[in-house]
Amino acid sequence: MSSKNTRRKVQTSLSSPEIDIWSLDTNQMKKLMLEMYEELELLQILRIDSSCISRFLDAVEGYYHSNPFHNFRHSFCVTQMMFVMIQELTLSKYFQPLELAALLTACICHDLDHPGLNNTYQINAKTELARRFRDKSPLENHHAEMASCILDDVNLFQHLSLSQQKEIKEDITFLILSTDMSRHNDILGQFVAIADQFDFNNPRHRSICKSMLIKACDVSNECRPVNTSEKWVDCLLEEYFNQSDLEKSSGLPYAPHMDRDKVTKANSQVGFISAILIPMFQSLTRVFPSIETLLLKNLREALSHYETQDQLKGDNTT
Ligand SMILES: Nc1nc2c(ncn2[C@@H]2O[C@H](COP(=O)(O)O)[C@@H](O)[C@H]2O)c(=O)[nH]1
Ligand SMILES: [Zn+2]
Repeated sequence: MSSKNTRRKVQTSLSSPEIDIWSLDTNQMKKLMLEMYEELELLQILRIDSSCISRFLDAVEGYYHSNPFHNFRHSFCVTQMMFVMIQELTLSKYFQPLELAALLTACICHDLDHPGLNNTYQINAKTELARRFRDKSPLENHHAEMASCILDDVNLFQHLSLSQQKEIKEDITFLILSTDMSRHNDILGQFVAIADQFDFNNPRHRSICKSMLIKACDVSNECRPVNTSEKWVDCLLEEYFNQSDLEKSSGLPYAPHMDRDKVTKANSQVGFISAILIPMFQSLTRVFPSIETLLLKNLREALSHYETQDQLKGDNTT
């Protein structure tokens, strides 16, 4: 296929969960991130110049480590899924351009400078990050702080009024902090409590909804076709196993779901999809019914794929 055709194919799939995210190199991912802001007319509306946003994307990319999972491609996937949601759920009908820009920018920045070792490690190993943030979401606080520094450095929102700059920066910090999975039950519970009488005119409802949206995008790999998502599980388990190996050799506690002697791809995904993903995406369908066909369909297929694998494994060992 000619490069022109490939490009057209990528463009048409930018708002689809079916996009082939593994075929993209770093420069293509940055270009597509820029296109998302352009498509939503955010550069024009918020008067962001393209050289400024390119400097922002270069800086962000430079701060992502080459971890197996928490790397720049993960940032791209989370951001692209947010773009899918914005387009397919017509979120611009409900949210202001400033809020859409905060959602996209928070996704891009949400795991900045991630060291590949999670909050539990940071706290148990008494790292500098854990000390600095007194064991409260050390990683997410750090990602948010990094985002704020980069945004100030490149002055991305320089043409907004001071109060708008304050508002968008606070929104980005709030959204990044929402991605701490230790807050999952709390945030999901708040959303479930309001879902059936959801009111877009209520600022609290809007905030909870935005937290849910970024959380959903952050863990949305299994909403993509299985042949795309399966590779992410290998990446995640590689990062988990590296961490638990380090914890074992350092005499620190380690979680069973990260232990190479206990975890398989299938049992990890059956648990995560059924306990976390399906309830979360199902709750979102109460406000956005089209999530059922857009994302839940792939999730259910992934669940049945991993249940079959898990079953076969069980049969082979008995
Ligand atoms: N077992 C699985 N765990 C997953 C998967 N996708 C995400 N996750 C976990 O959630 C957090 C998300 O937060 P992040 O901001 O750190 O990216 C991640 O660290 C994993 O622990 C999955 O498909 N399976
Ligand atoms: Zn993430």
